[in-house]
Amino acid sequence: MQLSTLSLFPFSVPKFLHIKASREGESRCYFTLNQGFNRSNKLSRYIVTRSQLGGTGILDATNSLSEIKPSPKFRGVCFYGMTVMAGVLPFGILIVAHPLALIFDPYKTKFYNLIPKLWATASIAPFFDIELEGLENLPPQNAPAVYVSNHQSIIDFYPLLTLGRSFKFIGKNTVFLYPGIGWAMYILGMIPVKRMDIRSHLEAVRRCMDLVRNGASVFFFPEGTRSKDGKLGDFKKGAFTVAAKTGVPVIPMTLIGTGEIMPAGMEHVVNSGSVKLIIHKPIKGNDPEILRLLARNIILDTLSIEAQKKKTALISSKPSII
Ligand SMILES: CCCCCCCCCCCCCCCC(=O)OC[C@@H](O)COP(=O)(O)O
Repeated sequence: MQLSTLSLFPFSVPKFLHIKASREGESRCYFTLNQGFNRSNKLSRYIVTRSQLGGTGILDATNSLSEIKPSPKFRGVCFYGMTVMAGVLPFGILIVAHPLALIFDPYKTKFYNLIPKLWATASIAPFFDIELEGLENLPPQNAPAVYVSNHQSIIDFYPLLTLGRSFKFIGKNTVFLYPGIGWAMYILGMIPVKRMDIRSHLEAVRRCMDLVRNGASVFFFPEGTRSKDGKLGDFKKGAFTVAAKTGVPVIPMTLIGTGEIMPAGMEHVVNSGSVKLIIHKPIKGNDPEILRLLARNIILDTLSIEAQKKKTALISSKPSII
């Protein structure tokens, strides 16, 4: 028997290592998740020959090396590498274009609207898919609106940026200090808010109203922080005050899946999975409290419907004995 292909597995253990490799009917080397490696001769613990595996007649035995799944931590490192690399050129363009945007389009900054979209798309494309639902509910590109969504992960803004809308995010003031991304947020005219500082909150609402009245759109995560357990938190009223006082619509959005890909507190991992972004019908009104409750209920209902769908899909995908 030839040792045709040697495999080294520094990250995760592929399924085909769970089987026995044998020669002339003799047990040589096998691995199980529960028992670890068992050796009965000199074969190295990290070496398995594919020619040996191919002849075992077990379904998994012919799995190709392409099925090796990198670990979430490794995917995390690749994700950050990708987003930094993809950001170099867009960041340069932003810096060059900034003075022109300030002169010709200081509020909407539509001038470099495409840049965040391209950057976000390139950053996430190798790692997860996005399913968009309700695109028809998006108001026209140049119609000002207040966008709100649930918040589960620091990667939430990537799917949102792929919509190619020039909304200004309202962000924690410390986020603006992050190299690259924070500076880009500052250049793009996004709005910092200092936690537990009522003056900063009022100033942010004032700035948002100014932007909206000048034709720009703003984006709030009205929970104000990421959900740690996937449950939707209470909504703060700032976003809805802006909409009620300026008369622009609120566009609620539900983000599903980001919390599983990069959970809050686990920013070093990128799990596999997919993201769904649902854009709901605009809601309008002059009572911020009603808008707040309505938007939260829409998102809450959607989260529970989607969770139920996922559960049903999981149950029906399980093999059953007839
Ligand atoms: C490099 C060129 C790229 C140009 C595009 C840059 C656009 C970046 C948009 C980023 C938007 C970020 C919005 C942040 C909102 C925010 O600040 O949410 C707070 C949470 O997360 C953290 O709160 P917590 O869960 O309490 O830690």
